[in-house]
Amino acid sequence: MEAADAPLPELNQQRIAVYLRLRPVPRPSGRVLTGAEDGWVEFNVPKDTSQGLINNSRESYRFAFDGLLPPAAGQAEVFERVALPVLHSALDGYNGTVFAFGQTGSGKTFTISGGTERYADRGLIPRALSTLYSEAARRTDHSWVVHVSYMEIYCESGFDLLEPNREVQALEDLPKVHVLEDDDARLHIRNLSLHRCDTEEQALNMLFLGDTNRVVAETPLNLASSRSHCVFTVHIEARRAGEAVVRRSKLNFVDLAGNERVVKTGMSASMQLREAKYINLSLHFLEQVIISLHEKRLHVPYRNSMLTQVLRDSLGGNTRTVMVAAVAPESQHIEESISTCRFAQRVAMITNRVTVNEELDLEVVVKQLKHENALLRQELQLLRSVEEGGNTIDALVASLPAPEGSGQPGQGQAQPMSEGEQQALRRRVQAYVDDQSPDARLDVQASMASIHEAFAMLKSLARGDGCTKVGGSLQPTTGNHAHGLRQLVQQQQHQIAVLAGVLHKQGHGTKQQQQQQQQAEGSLETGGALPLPPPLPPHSEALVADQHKAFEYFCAQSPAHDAVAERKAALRARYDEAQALGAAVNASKQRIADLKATVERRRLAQSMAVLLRQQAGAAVPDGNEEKGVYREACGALRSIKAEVEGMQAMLGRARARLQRDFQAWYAVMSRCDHETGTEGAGAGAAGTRLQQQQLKDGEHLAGAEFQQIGVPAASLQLASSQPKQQQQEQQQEQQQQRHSEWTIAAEGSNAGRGDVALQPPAALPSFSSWRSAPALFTFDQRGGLGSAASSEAPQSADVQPQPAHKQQQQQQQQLHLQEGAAESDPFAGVDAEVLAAARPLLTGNLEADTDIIKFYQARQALLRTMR
Ligand SMILES: Nc1ncnc2c1ncn2[C@@H]1O[C@H](COP(=O)(O)OP(=O)(O)OP(=O)(O)O)[C@@H](O)[C@H]1O
Repeated sequence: MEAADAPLPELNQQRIAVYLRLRPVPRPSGRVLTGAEDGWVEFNVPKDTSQGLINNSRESYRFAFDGLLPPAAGQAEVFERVALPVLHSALDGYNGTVFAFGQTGSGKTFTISGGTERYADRGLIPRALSTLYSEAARRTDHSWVVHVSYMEIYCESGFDLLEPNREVQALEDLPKVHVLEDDDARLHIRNLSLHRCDTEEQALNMLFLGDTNRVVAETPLNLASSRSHCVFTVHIEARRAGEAVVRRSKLNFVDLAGNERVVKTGMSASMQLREAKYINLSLHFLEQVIISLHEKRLHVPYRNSMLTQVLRDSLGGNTRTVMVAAVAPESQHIEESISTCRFAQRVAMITNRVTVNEELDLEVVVKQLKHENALLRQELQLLRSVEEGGNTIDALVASLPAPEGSGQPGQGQAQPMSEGEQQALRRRVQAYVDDQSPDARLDVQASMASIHEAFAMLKSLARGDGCTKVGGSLQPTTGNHAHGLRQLVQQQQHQIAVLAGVLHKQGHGTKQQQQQQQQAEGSLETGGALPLPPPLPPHSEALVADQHKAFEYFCAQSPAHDAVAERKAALRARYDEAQALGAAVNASKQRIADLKATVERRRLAQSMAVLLRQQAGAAVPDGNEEKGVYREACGALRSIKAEVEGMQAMLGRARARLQRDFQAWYAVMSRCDHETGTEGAGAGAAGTRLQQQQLKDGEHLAGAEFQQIGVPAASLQLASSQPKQQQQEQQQEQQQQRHSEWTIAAEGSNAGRGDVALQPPAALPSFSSWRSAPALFTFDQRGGLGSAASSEAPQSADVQPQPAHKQQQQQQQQLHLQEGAAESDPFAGVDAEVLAAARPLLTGNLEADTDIIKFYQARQALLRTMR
């Protein structure tokens, strides 16, 4: 069994337990042998032949430990074997120290604080904190207070690492800590802050803060982790409930400096010397202390260094101490490893006297004594009263002095408790019940009345009576029935008033209910309209003791109860009514939902039937008006289409005939001209020549165009005989004229676009001419064909038509000037869909084309409606 796990020996003498931890290294030396189970390590060092073949140097060094932690040992195992027993002792009131000693880089910091890369690498401190708080939570018979402190010792100066309010950039930024010794040789660490941590999280935050400050303060001149010592201390205070004894223990985790790398760092020679001196000195003094303790010398040189002062209790004092000797089992470190093990062997010889740190908390003792004194005084007062007034409780009650501060006379008749006294007592009882402390006392002030009252209150609480705790505070009980019941009735009345108000708002309130409401409101407002509570019957103690019975009695006696019953009945009736109405509404809602579903189903069925009939080729019965209109329109379209086609055929025939006639005429004329010669041509021949010449001048009118236009030759003559400029002017004039021809006939002063009807000119232009006309055809609001005024078109209703003869003249001219002038589309305003459908049928006859457009617009409107 390991020394650390052994029960505390007699007189609590305990040897410092020493563990060897081997750090995992890439190339472990074969010269380092270990016996993990037995806890030994052996270093085999070959003789140095340079000093001669014959020398007495040892080749093998073997050391025994309380336990050996091999490279494979995880942090959890190290904690359980090394620190957990010490922590349990600390919780029991014993001081504890775990310190790591070893060469630089051997794993001291890793053991004490842990690695930073993985959660599993948490070291002894965070694991100890975690266990501490969980253990404290488990040991509920004690109350626990935990403080932490964290200090660093560097070059014989102490620094407080837990400085939350300062920005730390160098070690000097941290508060300096001093170690002092009082006359009783007790150590005091001055200026070291203690931080209360009620949770594990708070404690870990402190550890993190200290570690951060330690790293931040680290400079090339101060590689803190290597050349400074750090002490993290957990101060534990445990107090058993109701006891004045307090146990205070300290648990130290010490990460000592290494001393090997001083010469290897890039610091100045003077600094190296100073550091090496301090570190070596402090470690040297540590060793001196250990040797002194080992040899049981009378004087132990603790005062030689700050480190040994701080560790005084841990080394030979009242502390359960464990040391972890850390070594890196590599060939190049064998010498230092042997040195570490030698140091550990000496430490292992030190015996500490460990006692539990229990002390009386004087503050608590004084408090307890004062309380005891008060109780005794009360008891005395009570006994005196009994002696003076007789032996019966009635006499006692009659003779008891009034409670302090009540202002009542101390002797004479028994006084009932006033409202103020009852409230004061209620508060005390409430505080007593709420106080979690086992030391809590209820002071009833030696009055029988208050004792009775307090007991009644407690009883009610214990029974869980609803009326005793309202809104989290204690309410009056048996000693104050009237008050409690009055409040109860008031509450009910208030509820009734609110409900009656709701019903009234809904228009269902009857006159009687309104009166009731008014009464209730009135009584609430006045707060005193209720009848007084009935008097108590003789021998009322039993009644008073049982609150339920008391309430029944009160109800039976009180007229207020009848009023409550009546209102309850009225309310019940309204509730029933409301319930019935609610049910009716729900039923109606359900019926509507059913009907909707039925209608939906039928519509679906109808749609399906129509679809099926359509698929089967059957005639779909047409029941609605729109469909009729559509059919009619379709018929009309068909007939119009036929008519248009007929007209187009006629037109074609007429054109062909015209062309044929023209050619015949032209041939005759040409022949005549040729046969008769120039002299004898006369006026007719000259005219013909002139015409031909003019035709040549006109150029743009070829024979084929005549066919297309289908106009008489006379007209052609007229058109082509005009000079170009004149033609253009004429075209412009005609265009303007057309605007006025398609005038707007206002149907009233308020005529809007939807009320405008298009009036065609007296004589229709050709198809190409009205293609170029600016008047646009649109579908007006009534579904008729309207005129959408273009930018050029007159928009006011006062535009008057041209005189008829002028119109006619211009129309005739217009007929012959169309093709070259007409470029814009007169259908630009007509719906594209309508135009696309109608365009193949357009004839050039405005009347016919207007009808066609109208039809297609009507058809489109109809289709839209049907969609
Ligand atoms: N048991 C271990 N397992 C894994 N890594 C370890 C172990 N021991 C030490 N190390 C690693 O070795 C390196 C040096 O360890 P550490 O800093 O603890 O040494 P140290 O003895 O505290 O050195 P110093 O005296 O310079 O502070 C660290 O990176 C650490 O993570």
